[in-house]
Amino acid sequence: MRASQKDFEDAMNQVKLLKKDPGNEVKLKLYALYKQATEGPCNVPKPGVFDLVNKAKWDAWSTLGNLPKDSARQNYVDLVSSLSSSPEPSSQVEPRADEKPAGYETLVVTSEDGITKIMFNRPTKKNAISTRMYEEIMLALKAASEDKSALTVLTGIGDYYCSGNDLTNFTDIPPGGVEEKAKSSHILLRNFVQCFIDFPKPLIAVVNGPAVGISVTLLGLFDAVYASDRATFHTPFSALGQSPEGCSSYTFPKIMGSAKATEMLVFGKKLTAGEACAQGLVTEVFPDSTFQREVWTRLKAYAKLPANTLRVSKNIIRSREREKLRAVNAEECITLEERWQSEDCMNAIMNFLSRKAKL
Ligand SMILES: CCCCC/C=C/C(=O)SCCNC(=O)CCNC(=O)[C@H](O)C(C)(C)COP(=O)(O)OP(=O)(O)OC[C@H]1O[C@@H](n2cnc3c(N)ncnc32)[C@H](O)[C@@H]1OP(=O)(O)O
Repeated sequence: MRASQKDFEDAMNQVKLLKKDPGNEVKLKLYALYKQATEGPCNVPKPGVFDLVNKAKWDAWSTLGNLPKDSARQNYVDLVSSLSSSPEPSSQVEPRADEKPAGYETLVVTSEDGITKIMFNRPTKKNAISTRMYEEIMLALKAASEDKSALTVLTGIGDYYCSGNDLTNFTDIPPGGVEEKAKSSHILLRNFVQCFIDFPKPLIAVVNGPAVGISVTLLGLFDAVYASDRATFHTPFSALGQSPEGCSSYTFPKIMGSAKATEMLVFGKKLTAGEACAQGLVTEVFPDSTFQREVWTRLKAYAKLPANTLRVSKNIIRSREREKLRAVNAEECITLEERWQSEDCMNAIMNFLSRKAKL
């Protein structure tokens, strides 16, 4: 039986009572179905490329094409009902007794076999790191640092490991203008990188596909990096009018020597997984066909080692460098705050957005 007008109105009221924010993608879907059910197909003019919120709403509504009003109403009611019956709509994994309920919008976090796995979960955006995702990664790392697991792993859902900073973060300009945005981004970045510098247990990257920007630079702060042979490593900072972060201005020359670090960080040379391994950034490369099986078998074995001892040994290695890394992080963020206000950077962001909008 088709949903009635009353079912539709009840569902609209239920949305207001949801205990958890269902996340932007679901909210856009709800918006689109509501508009389709009440007004029919989208025939209003497309908002401008920099009017990001209204453009996203318009895109979501238009993708419904000629879906009949009563089907849209039914889909809306079904979607709301699935949200109301699911206590953790954004988490794909049942939390175990020793986990705090996560409720992340941009991550999936699991904890089993002594391993806390933090998975980037924006596959349609190649796991680009939105402002919310920076915040959630910091929260997830804090929780992982306090839980009982021996190891913490970061990996990506979908075909990418991570495409770096979400370049649309720069379009959300506050009333204080670009200067205020650059200042707040400086603070966000410094705090974010600090979480990696200070993380107290072995931190492993399972690089399942291409990695870009900050997701590459941070690898210098991990304790081991396992990569699929499909992965690539790219830091196109100069093309973006930006400068190295994630302590890479210090860790990369130390890991691979200054000439190789310059090729990556200054000239933006993209490395294959094999090249990144030869240069010491990656611990080991596996064929993509056996990557997941081989890596998780190995990590499960490592996670059986005594967790406290792993912490102690990691700490003694990191303690030699911690103060230096903090100072490098602070300096890189000061330089970036200035870069973000430069013409080179603004032009690069505009170019990305224009390409995205196919202008
Ligand atoms: C506040 C702290 C700042 C920290 C400083 C950090 C700096 C960095 O990380 S610099 C590196 C920034 N990243 C990039 O420059 C990558 C930009 N993206 C790309 O070049 C490409 O999207 C790609 C090579 C990653 C993938 O290309 P392709 O396979 O052709 O896929 P699409 O381009 O169609 O991507 C699908 C979808 O995802 C969106 N997207 C991908 N990456 C980003 C990103 N970094 N920021 C924002 N959006 C991204 C892309 O725009 C597509 O979106 P739709 O058009 O809406 O489908």
